[in-house]
Amino acid sequence: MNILVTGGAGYIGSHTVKMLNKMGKNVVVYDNLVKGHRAAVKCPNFVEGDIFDSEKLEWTIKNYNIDSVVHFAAYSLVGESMEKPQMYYYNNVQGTLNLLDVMLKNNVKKLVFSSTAAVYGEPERVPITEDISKNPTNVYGKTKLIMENAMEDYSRSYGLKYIALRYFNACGADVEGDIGEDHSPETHLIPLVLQTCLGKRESIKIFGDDYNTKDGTCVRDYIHVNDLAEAHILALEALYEGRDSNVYNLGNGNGFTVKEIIEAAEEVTGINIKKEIAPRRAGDPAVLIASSDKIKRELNWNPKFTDIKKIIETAWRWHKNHPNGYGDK
Ligand SMILES: NC(=O)c1ccc[n+]([C@@H]2O[C@H](COP(=O)([O-])OP(=O)(O)OC[C@H]3O[C@@H](n4cnc5c(N)ncnc54)[C@H](O)[C@@H]3O)[C@@H](O)[C@H]2O)c1
Ligand SMILES: O=c1ccn([C@@H]2O[C@H](COP(=O)(O)OP(=O)(O)O[C@H]3O[C@H](CO)[C@@H](O)[C@H](O)[C@H]3O)[C@@H](O)[C@H]2O)c(=O)[nH]1
Repeated sequence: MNILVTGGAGYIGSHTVKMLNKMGKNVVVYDNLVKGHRAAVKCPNFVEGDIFDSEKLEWTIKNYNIDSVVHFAAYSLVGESMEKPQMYYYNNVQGTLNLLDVMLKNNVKKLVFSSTAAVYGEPERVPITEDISKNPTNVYGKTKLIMENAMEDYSRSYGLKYIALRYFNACGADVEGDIGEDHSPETHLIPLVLQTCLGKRESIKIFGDDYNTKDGTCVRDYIHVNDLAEAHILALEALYEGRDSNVYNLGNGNGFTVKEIIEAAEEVTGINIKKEIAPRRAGDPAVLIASSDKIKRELNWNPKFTDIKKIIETAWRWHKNHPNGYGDK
């Protein structure tokens, strides 16, 4: 396996790269560092490049004899995607189409793709299985669904073999403590809550408490980043075994409200967190909970972090020891 990881300097990418490298796989990270961090790359091979730079991509594929790609590089913020749709369609759709062009030109036909729970929109039922209808409520989810559809067509016409992994809410940090979540600006709930515990923020805003949920706040399914990393490795192995293209959800199957996450963080840290009720954030579905039975059954995926407090503990360790993240942004 010679694996190109786009976006491998980012949050989920860096955890996957670290795990692949530990397993002795040949990995090359390709990232423009717009959001990612050089210090997060825990493998010897790094190319600073953009997925729009066809020449550099082609050089990387040839130079490292690449035969598969794990494609994390994208923009991924629900709220931002509603304000800046152009930026999202450009990077996530046009950028990925460019990557696919270069891959096909160089006969690289195995791809693991970062998709998202956001493709479902307001789900017709929970837990969400892969087959329910997809009606994304935000631009970000639409860009990922467009690419899933394109890959399906490319698979049929050009022999592309892909596995799209629809992650629910990624969280936590590697237990060794050397990599973790560092987005700038940070917009994700758990790191914001923990930054509030560290005194880096006054309070945590709860976006809407009038949803039709048990306490009025949005419900999400939080999945540890290393459990996601393991799923990428299983997906790669499946592609190398010659399995067909497929799509899988990745979540824990448990839903937590925003208020429950804040309470869990208070218990883990022992710190009282100041909360404010704020308006709803555009594009947010009320409830997203995964059924991950399909990937458990077909690829033997078995998430290890099933307790939300244990997950938050791993994130807390990272944030306490790295209050300024990687310190490069
Ligand atoms: N974080 C989540 O909860 C979550 C959930 C579902 C899906 N996803 C998807 O997983 C992937 C990774 O998410 P993340 O949270 O690690 O994000 P991230 O922003 O930390 O990582 C993305 C990486 O891609 C790089 N990148 C972006 N555009 C690029 C370009 N044009 N060329 C080269 N590199 C580029 C960035 O510099 C960054 O290092 C994304 O595709 C995202 O849509 C994330
Ligand atoms: O300051 C904050 C930040 C978030 N939230 C809420 O907390 C929940 C989780 O929000 P966030 O951590 O921003 O994640 P999501 O918007 O759910 O999106 C994440 O999870 C999706 C899958 O479910 C992925 O596709 C996205 O890439 C990833 O950013 C949502 O209900 C938010 O409205 C707050 O109330 N206050």
